Amino acid sequence: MAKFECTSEVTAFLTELPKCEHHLHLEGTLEPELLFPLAARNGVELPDTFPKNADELHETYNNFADLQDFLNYYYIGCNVLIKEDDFFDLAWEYFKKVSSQGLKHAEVFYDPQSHTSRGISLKVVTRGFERACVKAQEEFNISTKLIMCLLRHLPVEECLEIVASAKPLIESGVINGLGLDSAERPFPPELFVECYELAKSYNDALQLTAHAGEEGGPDFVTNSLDLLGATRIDHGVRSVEDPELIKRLADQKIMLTVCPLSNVKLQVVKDVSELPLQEFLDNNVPFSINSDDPAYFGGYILQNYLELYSRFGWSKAVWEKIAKQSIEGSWCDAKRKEELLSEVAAVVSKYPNLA
Ligand SMILES: Nc1ncnc2[nH]cnc12
Ligand SMILES: [Zn+2]
Repeated sequence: MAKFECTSEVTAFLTELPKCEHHLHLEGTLEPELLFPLAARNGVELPDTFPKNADELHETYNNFADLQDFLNYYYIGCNVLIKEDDFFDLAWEYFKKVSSQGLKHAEVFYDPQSHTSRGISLKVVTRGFERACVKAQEEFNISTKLIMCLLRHLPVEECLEIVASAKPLIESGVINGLGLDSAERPFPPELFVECYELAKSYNDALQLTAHAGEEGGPDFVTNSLDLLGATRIDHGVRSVEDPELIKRLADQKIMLTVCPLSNVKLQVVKDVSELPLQEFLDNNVPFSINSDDPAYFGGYILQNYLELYSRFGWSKAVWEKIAKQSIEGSWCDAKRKEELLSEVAAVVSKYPNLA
């Protein structure tokens, strides 16, 4: 259903356009080609019904019925990650891939409870991911922030425990943000108020976000803002159902971290063209474009940009606006934002003939 052709000039422009990714689950970058070798390396037995090789697994990933169907595979995938080097290797593979896609700044999620529940320490997981982040800065000049997410399908007491055990990592600024993910609908944001308050009490600079408005309605978005103190929202596409909320997001510059390919693969929309992104642009609701779980959804960040171009055919000026708002909505400091904004200006002026 592509309406607009991604010419070589458009592709070059969108590749070079400086990008910030704010909605990327590191565990969601586990490609089948790494999953099977890690399972073998660590002696992890996969369920009998699990696909037997990378090709079969890719095929399975083409047919998710919904978020829960995907999550069932995602959590099985997590089981092959055991050692600090596994976490490092996983994240490093991601940074290597996106370093050639114009990615400049990444605020990445991870799910500590999907590992600590298997006896792997929070320190091992975090250290592996942190090492990859440091290397991404050194080798690719990609700046990063680490965001730990709470699994909302687990009991709140367990979520409080993982927050408490993360205290030193939050205090020291190794963990920069707190998020909330997993099955959305039966687990509304109000259940997690105490978790967010506790985490924030460890470090006032901790940034807060939450998945909302992917499966859940606009009230999930509103309650994440009002009750959890989130300053941005992951997904949030169903905000469009509430005109007052749309006005609030625009007035308060609350960014939505949208994930086009994910929304198609998890049947939130049938096609990328159904996403309310033009409404967001017209109403000045800031959003960034992200890949969510790219190994599962068939594309990394650039593919998401190209997919949107092919459906919406936005002009260079619109892409400039999107690039700028995704920098403004980032949690990096003012100096880094200035650097990134001037990189955007340089790329925009490099393509004078692009409409
Ligand atoms: N898209 C998504 N929604 C909720 N939880 C997730 N965990 C990993 N990806 C997720
Ligand atoms: Zn997500």
